[in-house]
Amino acid sequence: MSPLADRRFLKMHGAGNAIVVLDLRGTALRVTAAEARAIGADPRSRFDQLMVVHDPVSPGTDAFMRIYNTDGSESGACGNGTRCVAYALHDDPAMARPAEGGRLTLETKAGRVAVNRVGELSFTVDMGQPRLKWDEIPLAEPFPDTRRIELQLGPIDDPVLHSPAAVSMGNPHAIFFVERDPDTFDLGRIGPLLEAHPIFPERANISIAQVTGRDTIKLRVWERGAGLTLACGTAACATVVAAARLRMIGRAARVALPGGELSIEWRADDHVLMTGPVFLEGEGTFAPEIFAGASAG
Ligand SMILES: N[C@H](CCC[C@H](N)C(=O)O)C(=O)O
Repeated sequence: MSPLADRRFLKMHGAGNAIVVLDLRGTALRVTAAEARAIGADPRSRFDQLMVVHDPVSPGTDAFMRIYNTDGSESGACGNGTRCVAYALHDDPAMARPAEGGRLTLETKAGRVAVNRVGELSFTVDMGQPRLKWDEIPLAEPFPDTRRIELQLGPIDDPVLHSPAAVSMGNPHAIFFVERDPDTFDLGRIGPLLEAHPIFPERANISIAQVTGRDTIKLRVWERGAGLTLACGTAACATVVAAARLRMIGRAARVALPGGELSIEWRADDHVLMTGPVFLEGEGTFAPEIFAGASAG
């Protein structure tokens, strides 16, 4: 029997990105990949990402977060999920920590992010600095210029997609900029081919982006380990950084995703700020039987 049986969770979303929040502070428990997959497979706790809140590891931080995709893989960053955790640590009766002002500092395996509340259901996350070198993304071979790497899909003389930008926000992203509406691409078919391409040793989140104005972008994302999602915060951040590096926009943009809009700014100090909504759908407890085939952590 999994020690997660009967534990409480929050069902939330950030701009449509399905998030489950689980509080394991005060325990030594660690969610296994199989337990994460089991939680995501149950309709009551279906998620794109499972955000597990642990006791802080480093001084000056409020909590440590482990982030799981639907397939059980772990990520170093999740922008939408981070906003949902911040909401829970502010407002959830069982999770809220003593009020110590609005700023929260959360840590993941990729580093620290700071979160400020800007509205009852809106938060700004300082996602930290983008990683732009080929071996930081990471990519499988050296590319001195990651603004456009040699990767294409489709016939050599008429590729469907080509020359993506590569950026890490603590997780790997490839962004294909296109002239026409991103909805006209079959990302459900293209995504898995590119996610697992050997150029990405840790796989990658795959984005198709259309710059629609000096500070507006339309974005569609196939997420590593989760597939097509209604929004991806780190992809929105990576796309604004990539577009700015290519001089397609300034340093800030409103990013339109199927589930909603995120405001991104790549600040002059190299930090990327993401502002967006959160929504609490409800709460529940994990039914013991969902873990029947999962090994415990
Ligand atoms: N699938 C991503 C993690 C979640 C990213 C996304 N949901 C976000 O809001 O940043 C990865 O494995 O890198």
